[in-house]
Amino acid sequence: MKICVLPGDGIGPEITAEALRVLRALDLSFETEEAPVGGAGYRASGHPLPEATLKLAQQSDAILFGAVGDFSLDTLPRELRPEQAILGLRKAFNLFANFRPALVYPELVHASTLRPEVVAGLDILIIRELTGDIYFGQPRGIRTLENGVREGFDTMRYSEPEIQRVAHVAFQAARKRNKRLCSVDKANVLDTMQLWREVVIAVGAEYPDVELSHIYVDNAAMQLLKNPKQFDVMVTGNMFGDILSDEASMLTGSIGLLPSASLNENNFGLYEPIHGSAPDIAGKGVANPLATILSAAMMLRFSFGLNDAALRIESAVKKVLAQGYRTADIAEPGLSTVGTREMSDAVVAAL
Ligand SMILES: NC(=O)c1ccc[n+]([C@@H]2O[C@H](COP(=O)([O-])OP(=O)(O)OC[C@H]3O[C@@H](n4cnc5c(N)ncnc54)[C@H](O)[C@@H]3O)[C@@H](O)[C@H]2O)c1
Ligand SMILES: CC(C)[C@H](C(=O)O)[C@@H](O)C(=O)O
Ligand SMILES: [Mg+2]
Repeated sequence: MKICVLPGDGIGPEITAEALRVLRALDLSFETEEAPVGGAGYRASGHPLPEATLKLAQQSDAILFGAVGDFSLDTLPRELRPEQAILGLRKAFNLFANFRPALVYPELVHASTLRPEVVAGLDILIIRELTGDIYFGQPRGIRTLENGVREGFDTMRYSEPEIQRVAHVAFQAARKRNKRLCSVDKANVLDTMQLWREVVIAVGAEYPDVELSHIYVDNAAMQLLKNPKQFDVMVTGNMFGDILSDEASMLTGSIGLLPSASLNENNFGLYEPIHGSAPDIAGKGVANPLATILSAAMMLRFSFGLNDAALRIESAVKKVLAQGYRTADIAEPGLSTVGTREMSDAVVAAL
């Protein structure tokens, strides 16, 4: 097993180092190699996704990714900004299926901003399409019109096969869970989303055992706060999935808890927390490492078929939460907190 480790920027290096420590505590045999990406890639070799980094990823069996983003590089042209690294990797490996599970741990019910009875026992899975939509649609740009007015424009687009393949992934995931799938779109306004709904319904004919429902994204955002337990598996496009998964993270208590897996048709995967480089807390040793540790567990499960090892990590995380370890983002007011390192130490000890 060769794991390509891409720490990135901000808290990225802090949290990937801890996830690696947890992986090493499992006594598995794997090889890791690290490379710069994002702002670190730009500083090292003038590009957010340096050629050598991409090559290393191509020669590996899976990618463990921290986060990219560096506000001091925001004035660079888009192609050179740190975020292009993660977008470039998703595109280069065709990682169209993004799994973003959101679980409410019993011990963290009170860390949620919602009432305990609204979130207790919540277990939802957002499947976000990751290589299409307004993120990649052409044409795009900033242009000056004849009257001298500048305008920015992006194109939302999805082809039928792109919708079909993510719909299949979502129906299959729903089949393994509670056989309920909710497709989130904006079919009332956008042609792209009208096609989305039509195609999801057509694919659904192959999964008569899965109950399919549809919801507009604005209502979905509201329902996630009103009654999130009505959902089980949700499938949606790239942009809506980005926003709804950040929202869903707060049902669980913190964005520092949510892992993700981004997979292609051959089950090659990139694993990363859903959060970003968190420049406001970078270098302070206070970031919650659990999202990255849980992403490593997803890597063991999806890329290496090591379900037992993945479960061991997930149980260790549950145990440390039950033992009362809290980073600042999930702490209740007035109670003591631990830093990034101590939280990971506790996970390693629990293992
Ligand atoms: N996949 C990625 O690499 C990725 C994802 C999202 C954002 N970004 C980038 O990250 C940079 C910062 O973006 P942002 O501030 O909008 O979002 P962010 O997710 O980095 O941070 C949002 C808030 O959540 C907090 N937070 C995030 N992760 C945390 C953790 N593990 N523990 C505790 N608190 C945590 C941060 O301190 C901040 O207050 C930007 O450059 C953005 O483009 C990258
Ligand atoms: C950094 C950015 C490109 C990325 C996205 O929008 O997909 C991030 O927000 C995420 O959720 O992984
Ligand atoms: Mg996001």
